[in-house]
Amino acid sequence: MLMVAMNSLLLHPVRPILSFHKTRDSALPPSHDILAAGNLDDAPPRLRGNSSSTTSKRKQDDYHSTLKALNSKGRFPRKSLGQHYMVNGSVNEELVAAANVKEGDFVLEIGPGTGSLTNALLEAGATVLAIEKIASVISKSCEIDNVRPASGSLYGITGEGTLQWTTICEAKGPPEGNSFTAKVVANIPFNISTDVVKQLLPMGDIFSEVVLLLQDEAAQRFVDPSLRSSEHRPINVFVNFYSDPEYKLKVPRSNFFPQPKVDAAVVAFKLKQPADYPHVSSLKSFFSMVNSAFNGKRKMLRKSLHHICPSPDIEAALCALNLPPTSRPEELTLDDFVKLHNLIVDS
Ligand SMILES: C[S@@+](CC[C@H](N)C(=O)[O-])C[C@H]1O[C@@H](n2cnc3c(N)ncnc32)[C@H](O)[C@@H]1O
Repeated sequence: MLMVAMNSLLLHPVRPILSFHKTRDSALPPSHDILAAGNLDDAPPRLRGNSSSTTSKRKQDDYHSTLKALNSKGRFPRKSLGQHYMVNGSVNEELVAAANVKEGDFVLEIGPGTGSLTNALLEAGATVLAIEKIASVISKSCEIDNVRPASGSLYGITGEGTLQWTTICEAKGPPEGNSFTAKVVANIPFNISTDVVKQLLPMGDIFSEVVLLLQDEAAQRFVDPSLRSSEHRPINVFVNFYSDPEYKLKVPRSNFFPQPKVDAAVVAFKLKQPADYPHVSSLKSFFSMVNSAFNGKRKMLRKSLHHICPSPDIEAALCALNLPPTSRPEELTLDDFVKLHNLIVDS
């Protein structure tokens, strides 16, 4: 049977934490058992075609099961919560494959919604801890067998608090030796992607991979910032400090219901273990220096960082790194920033 842990949190009672386990004696309802029930006014787009009739049927079923789940709740997707549901099962499979999810893995899913990605994760053999802001959208297609309390230490995945290690421990059970790593796979609302990235990437001691379906433009920005362009920002230094990001594939907007105004993309962030982070004496002072450097967008570093040390010392440090004394922040790589920090802050 599927095991589900549901928690009413102390401060945010509408935020359930669900932990799904697939066991041998019970399979998920096969998607073709779910009847079509699409009478929502806002008709979704046609799914992208595929030559295989089986795949095409499965895609239709993903579309129908999502509509059915929404209809059974009498709910329309809420734009403010980024509720654009995935109606193409192949994309869910791509997300699962990008994280290399296999039997026995423990996966955190943010925003399970109607549960189509949750089902794909379970089919791959994972145990899933699913955090959903709106309990009422969760699909009935996932059988609820057991209700288990969790601690009240999780206030929310974004904005409102911090995802606590203890919460994941409680859901996952005790560590097995040193291999206590989990993965994150999620189709998150586009408007919380930066918050989610900022919160999860420094958790390399917990998560080995974070695979997210993001707005395409944000995905490209996270993964491929061109030096010397206005796209190079502190978030790129942050992403590369904590992870090796990879842009996996573009997901056209037609694969969602309702259709968003923009395309999406799958990004896999392979998290670095803390021991592999670039060496800086203080994370706080490093990221504070990076933020200051970018604060004066067009300013040269010798000006924007002169509150840290005198301009001539910054010029000397840049020269020692074979960089022009007139360097601007968008011209420095992560490695340059680390070396600059260590020269001007630590010496
Ligand atoms: C883009 S939909 C994806 C739903 C489903 N995973 C899918 O692929 O069809 C995002 C989901 O995240 C939920 N959500 C929005 N804000 C959230 C938050 N701060 N924490 C957790 N879930 C959130 C929404 O209610 C919605 O179910």
